[in-house]
Amino acid sequence: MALTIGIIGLPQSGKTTLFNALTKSNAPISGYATTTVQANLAVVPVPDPRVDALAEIFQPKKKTYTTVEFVDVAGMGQAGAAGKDKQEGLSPEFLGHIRNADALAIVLRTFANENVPHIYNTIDPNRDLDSLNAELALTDLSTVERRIERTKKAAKSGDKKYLQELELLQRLKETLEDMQLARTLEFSQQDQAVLNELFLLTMKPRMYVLNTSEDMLATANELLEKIRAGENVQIDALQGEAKGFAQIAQRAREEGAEVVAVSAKLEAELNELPQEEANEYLEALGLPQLGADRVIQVGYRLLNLITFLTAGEDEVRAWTVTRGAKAPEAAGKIHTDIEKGFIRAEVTSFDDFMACGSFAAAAKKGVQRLEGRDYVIQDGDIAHFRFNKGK
Ligand SMILES: Nc1ncnc2c1ncn2[C@@H]1O[C@H](COP(=O)(O)OP(=O)(O)OP(=O)(O)O)[C@@H](O)[C@H]1O
Ligand SMILES: [Mg+2]
Repeated sequence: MALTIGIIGLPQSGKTTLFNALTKSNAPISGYATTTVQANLAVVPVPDPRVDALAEIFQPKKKTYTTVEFVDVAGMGQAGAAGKDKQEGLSPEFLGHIRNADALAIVLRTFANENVPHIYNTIDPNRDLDSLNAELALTDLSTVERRIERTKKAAKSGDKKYLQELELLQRLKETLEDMQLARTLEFSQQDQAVLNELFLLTMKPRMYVLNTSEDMLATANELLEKIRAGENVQIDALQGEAKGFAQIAQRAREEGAEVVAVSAKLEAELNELPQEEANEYLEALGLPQLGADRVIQVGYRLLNLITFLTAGEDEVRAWTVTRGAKAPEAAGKIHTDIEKGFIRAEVTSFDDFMACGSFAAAAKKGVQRLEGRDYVIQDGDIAHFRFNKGK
């Protein structure tokens, strides 16, 4: 089962265009809010240069990447735009899709396009993010308030567990009332159990996707890189789209969130071209990699997953495990029999393998390790499992 990343944002910020760029599909878009009524869902492969490099060496019959699922939903801010009472938070259909997402990709429009109206009339991603956060916080607030009612009743018995829960809920309530994200708080392990039941939207790991004008993508990448590296950027001296990039990058840095720039329209269009032509076009724009691929890779990282690899002449394949998983659990991803009969794992890190060029050379050089049941799988491990078939 693939984990899911929910694509959210204001109406007409380019969510469906991004979805199409990510999934190389063709969901309908338009310049009218709101085009997306039914959610679009797709499972997409996670680009992984390690799989490509191993496939060059092994020339396998098959090459398999890990996957993530993206879900594209209607624009937020509808309640406000339709003149309804905004205090309610988000609609139930919308919530149904987004509550179950494991992480959020928040699309922020920076692109200029006079054919596409903006619900607030001007381009200002920083304001848009405040507005989205407020809507998410309000939705969480009503979840927390409902839970407080329930817990108060239960706490009457004097049970310590419920008193502690109430304390947590109060803390959440205050934070959300200030329009702050629940994820800015610190939680104990006990809190975690309650949080797991609440599915708060402002707890979800998040990335910001700046949807840029075509000719501003290179500028965006440069600025994001500088701010990520902690260089001093005079944000107030910047103008137009560039200012928006820097503001969001700065926020992301402070929050420990991820940020990626993509020109969704351009990339959705590039998908229509043959690979080679698309690559030439990217090169001409001075772009090393598709923004959509970065969105997928960063999204995968948000999910706290790591990748281990198996390599041979039949197949080179990337597999997903949660961070901290031990060798038998990883083996179980391949087949439950391999987990049941687990004996040992032969493990070579991707970098060591590439330095040696073959398993034989890796073994000779002593970088191929034999690991037991307690070994914690590392990202980029190339593993071969020995197991007892009879068990
Ligand atoms: N980077 C961009 N540059 C210029 N125009 C863009 C860009 N990205 C998207 N657009 C245009 O913006 C319009 C809205 O895009 P899209 O339908 O993807 O938005 P949406 O967020 O899914 O909207 P909705 O909330 O209505 O579902 C489309 O006309 C699309 O071509
Ligand atoms: Mg849409």
